[in-house]
Amino acid sequence: MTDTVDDVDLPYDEEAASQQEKIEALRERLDVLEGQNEEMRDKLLDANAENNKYQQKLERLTHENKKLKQSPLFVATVQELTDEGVIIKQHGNNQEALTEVTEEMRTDLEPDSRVAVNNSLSVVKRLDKETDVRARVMQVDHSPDVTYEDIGGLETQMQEVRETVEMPLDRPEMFEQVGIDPPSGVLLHGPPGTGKTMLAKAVANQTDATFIKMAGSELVHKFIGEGAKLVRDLFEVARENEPAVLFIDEIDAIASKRTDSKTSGDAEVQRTMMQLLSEMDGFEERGDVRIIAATNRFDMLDPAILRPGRFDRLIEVPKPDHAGREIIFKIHTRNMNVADDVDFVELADVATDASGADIKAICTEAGMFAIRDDRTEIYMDDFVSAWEKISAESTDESVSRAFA
Ligand SMILES: Nc1ncnc2c1ncn2[C@@H]1O[C@H](COP(=O)(O)OP(=O)(O)OP(=O)(O)O)[C@@H](O)[C@H]1O
Repeated sequence: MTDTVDDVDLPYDEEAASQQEKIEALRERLDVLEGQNEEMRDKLLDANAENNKYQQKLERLTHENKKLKQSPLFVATVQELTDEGVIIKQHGNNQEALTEVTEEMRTDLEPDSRVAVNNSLSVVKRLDKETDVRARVMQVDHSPDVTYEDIGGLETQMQEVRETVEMPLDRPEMFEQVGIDPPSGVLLHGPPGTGKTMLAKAVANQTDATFIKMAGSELVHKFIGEGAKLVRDLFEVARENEPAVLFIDEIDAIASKRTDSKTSGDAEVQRTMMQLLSEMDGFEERGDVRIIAATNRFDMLDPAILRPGRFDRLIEVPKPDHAGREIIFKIHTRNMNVADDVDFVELADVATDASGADIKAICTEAGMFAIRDDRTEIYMDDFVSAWEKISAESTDESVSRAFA
């Protein structure tokens, strides 16, 4: 390009060629150059056209990309980063898929990352660590207000829970001196509304521990694909809040006997349970975290969960007996304006099959009867009517459940 006239290789012999020959030669050279110029111009035009085409394609793709990011995206969790691509599992339908991601995006991903994927399952972006999922399944109570005095008719159960949960938190040296490991987990089992949650809350209160509750059913049914991760998160939250009482309600939802079905939902539950077992087996590192689980379906539990070192204290929390019912009536009427004719022994006689939760409901309902009657004092009749109403409602419920 920097050629000057001096450098140009002339198409004739400077000494020998006549003027005419020089002109001829130059004309020929000019023709060639013009031809080449023409050719170059054509190429330039082609390149320009090509450039325009790519420019348009770029604009279209940018637009599509923008649209893809705007249209609803699906949430998935990264399972594995492989040479062939990234394996993701979609939330909701629980299906796994192999998808490709850009190098740039790949460096940002790791197993368990939550990502947003588009219709064709391409990863569009990584989502922030989701603290609200934790919040939705976990209830963290730094100072639960239930005390042992609020619980009626469960003296032996209370004693056992205190020994297994309270002692290791309060006096760990006792176990060291005696030379035994403290029991790791306590499993409370019994019908609904008998005070299992109350026991766990009261022990957390007594030991100034944080009470962390999670329901097994929510884990596997609400957040499909996240169960195992949530179990890990749960133990992490417990460790962050030591001393803590970790209460896993409805543990049967994640730890029931395996059925033969091999559905993906089943595999998901299985994975969640495996994670729970492995967290429990890592007991040494759990420090000041005690685990209490509860179930209404003891018969359904997978024996793996009951192996020594896991839930090795099984405590039955039954419906209250006569004396228990009487105490529970007294507890729930402590702050009520009860008339002198109210006889708790007789109430305990009447409400034969009531659970603690039923008794609480009877007391509230009795108060409502008084209010409806424009009274501030609650009579024996109010309690009896309340029991009739509540037992009829629960019969209706069980009838409709049986026909559902
Ligand atoms: N033994 C009890 N003494 C006093 N109140 C009780 C007792 N059992 C249950 N209650 C009342 O019933 C309510 C529900 O009890 P709780 O949540 O502890 O039952 P649960 O056994 O955990 O039930 P579920 O299995 O349905 O989770 C309590 O808040 C309390 O008012």
